[in-house]
Amino acid sequence: MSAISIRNLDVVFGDKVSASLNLLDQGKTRQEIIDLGGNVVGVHDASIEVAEGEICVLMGLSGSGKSSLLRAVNGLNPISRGELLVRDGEQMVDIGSCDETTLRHMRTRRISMVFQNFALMPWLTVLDNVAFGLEMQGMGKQERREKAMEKLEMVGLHEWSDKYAHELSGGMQQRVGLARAFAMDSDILLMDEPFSALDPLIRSQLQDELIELQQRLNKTILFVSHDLDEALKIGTNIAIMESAKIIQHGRPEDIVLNPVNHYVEQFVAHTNPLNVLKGRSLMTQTSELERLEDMLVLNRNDNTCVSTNSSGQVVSACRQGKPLALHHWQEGQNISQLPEDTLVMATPDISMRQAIEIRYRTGHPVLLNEKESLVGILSDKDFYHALLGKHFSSTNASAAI
Ligand SMILES: Nc1ncnc2c1ncn2[C@@H]1O[C@H](COP(=O)(O)OP(=O)(O)OP(=O)(O)O)[C@@H](O)[C@H]1O
Repeated sequence: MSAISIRNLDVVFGDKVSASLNLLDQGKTRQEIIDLGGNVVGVHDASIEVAEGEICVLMGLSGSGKSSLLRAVNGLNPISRGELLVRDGEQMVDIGSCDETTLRHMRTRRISMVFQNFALMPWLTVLDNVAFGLEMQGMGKQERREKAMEKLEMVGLHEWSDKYAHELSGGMQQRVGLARAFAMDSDILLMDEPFSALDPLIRSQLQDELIELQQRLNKTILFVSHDLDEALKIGTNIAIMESAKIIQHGRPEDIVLNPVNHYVEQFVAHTNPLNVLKGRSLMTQTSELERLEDMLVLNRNDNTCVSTNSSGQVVSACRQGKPLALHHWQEGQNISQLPEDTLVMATPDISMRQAIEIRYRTGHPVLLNEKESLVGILSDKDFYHALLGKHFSSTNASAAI
């Protein structure tokens, strides 16, 4: 079920909206519209569904329209054309046409926002900052202080409740921002580059905490970032924006494997996709393996082979004619405790990072089994392709190595 449903949305800033929309319809670019005396187009023809409980990351270069789209969701930006619906219980509220009272209700009860610059009020204590939104909801003092304390505990800052913002580090202030947003109990969180002012280690910790909190509380989160690594880490889906348009929307692995154009490819080329890519997408399929008599060759250099039965199940393995042990690995099993010099079998959904760790530990390719039959292997060639970003073009992948 969608929490946010956006169809053909245009956001135009200024007083010449219909003239600017006409120019857009004539195919003029943003810059041409400005040159012709029109307004700035923040978002053009955006359509996206954000499901309940997902983290959708809006990604793109500076000025691509991410914040313009995000801020339209709680009515901070004009909806010049198109439809923007936000769930309120069983119904969807049309943010563009609802009355002031409904919009206020949506902002205080349904949608919370977390900003990049923390936006804490310096004259209030940490506790009162978290409780502030609850006061706006009309909650009594005792109740809101208890609730604020509970959320501060959730982000590990309950001992700092009496301090003021300037006494906290940037990472702590952003935790307060998160506690404040979660205290509102709204179903939807809008987060505008909330971690980009933080140093990398704190940023990574807060990303982990956000994922954990989201899993626990099942919020719908629309998150703006200009960092694809961050988007790949936290996003259920990623929408990539370029010049006010959403040019690609999909799962992290889809974006990494099939960038739609050079702009997206450039982002992908500068990320570390190992956590996102799955073995299945990069494996050498069983049918592509060389056969030697009735065995499949895994590594020609040291003559490592496996034999399978009629249903494709691996039954034995050998290297240079000597038997090699087989081991089933499952998610959660400690890779550093795997026996060395063993052929490990895993599921095709294994992440490339884990597969590389197994290869490093055992010294052998990783076998991928589905329903007990061998569907492919991950060997050094596949790992190099992942590391070098050769995976998004099968043509250059085979040419490269
Ligand atoms: N309130 C506004 N009034 C006029 N123009 C605006 C307004 N807000 C955004 N814009 C313009 O809309 C375009 C898109 O800006 P937006 O802030 O959405 O981009 P962004 O992708 O979020 O960029 P950044 O990563 O730098 O925050 C820019 O040209 C910007 O100047």
